[in-house]
Amino acid sequence: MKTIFSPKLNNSKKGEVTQAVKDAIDLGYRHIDCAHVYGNEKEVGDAIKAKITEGVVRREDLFLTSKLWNTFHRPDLVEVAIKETLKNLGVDFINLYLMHWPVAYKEEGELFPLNKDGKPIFSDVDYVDTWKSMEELVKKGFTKSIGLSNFNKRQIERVLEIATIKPVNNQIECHPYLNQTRLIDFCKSKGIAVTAYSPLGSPDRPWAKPEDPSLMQDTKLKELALKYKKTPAQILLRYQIQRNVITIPKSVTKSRIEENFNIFDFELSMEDMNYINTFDCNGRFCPMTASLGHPHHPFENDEF
Ligand SMILES: NC(=O)C1=CN([C@@H]2O[C@H](COP(=O)(O)OP(=O)(O)OC[C@H]3O[C@@H](n4cnc5c(N)ncnc54)[C@H](OP(=O)(O)O)[C@@H]3O)[C@@H](O)[C@H]2O)C=CC1
Ligand SMILES: O=C1CO[C@H](CO)[C@@H](O)[C@@H]1O
Repeated sequence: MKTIFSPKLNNSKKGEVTQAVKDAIDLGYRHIDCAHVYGNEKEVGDAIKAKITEGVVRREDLFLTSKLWNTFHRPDLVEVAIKETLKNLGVDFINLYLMHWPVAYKEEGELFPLNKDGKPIFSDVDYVDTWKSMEELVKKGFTKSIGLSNFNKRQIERVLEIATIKPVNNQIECHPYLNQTRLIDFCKSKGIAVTAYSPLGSPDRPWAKPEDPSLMQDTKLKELALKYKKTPAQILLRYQIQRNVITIPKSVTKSRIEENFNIFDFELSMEDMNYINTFDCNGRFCPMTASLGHPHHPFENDEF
């Protein structure tokens, strides 16, 4: 499952994201996962504003997450970054702010500063220094809590060593091909909740190759879907919920947004949960290959 780095992240059409967030809120979703780098926080904010104005939800009903991008790791840029996110989302505070990756890129300018070989230009800011600055955001009320994303065990330990405000969450790629059992167990032992991203295997990732395996087309998974009279997507999401892992499926299709919410009326047996755990093949759909060589690359030198 080889991959390439692609700055083309927001592949939704104009207006699609606003509509999807409106549909999701109408259907009962309350947790919205955002990031500055997705380039659509304004569109998400428009949907939130509309639904609050309509009286469908209040701000306090929503759990808004966003993420500090790699070009804003320098301590003096952290507050600049969250203020931009708050402005785009149209809110005074968010509930959770994550450091998107442990790797820092050259500050300011392009979100993907590239050298002449098309490789990201790294910065030597250490994520522990960034973390100290993120703690200030909690003290100033810009975010209720702070956390990590794409951090490995050793990197989490380094943050815990210096933290006065502990990370509450680590958002990581997680699905049956990469079930992350060891990292989840470690996070749980430290009181850190885990969020599973790309829970459906991220079929619309811009760097997908035709020869890559498709998680939702997996024969064993499809058999389970038939057995439970559910869809493969619903089995994948239910799997995470039952192991106490938060999950954030992406869809801009109303019928799928609804389908992905309808997972609270059935239960996978313990035997089937264990069976799904056997699908693991260290299959990473989001390996950040182009940042290989960065001293803080999370997947290059550590097993988990
Ligand atoms: N912290 C990080 O570094 C990362 C975080 N994330 C977060 O995780 C979220 C989800 O991950 P993502 O990589 O998008 O991948 P997902 O695994 O959520 O897959 C999304 C894809 O699955 C399709 N899909 C959704 N529901 C269904 C369904 N019921 N049946 C069939 N197809 C379906 C969507 O299509 P369509 O939209 O056309 O309906 C889209 O193509 C992201 O939106 C982002 O918030 C993702 C990657 C990295
Ligand atoms: O959330 C994300 C979506 O994909 C990007 C490309 O690798 C990632 O950088 C990012 O973590």
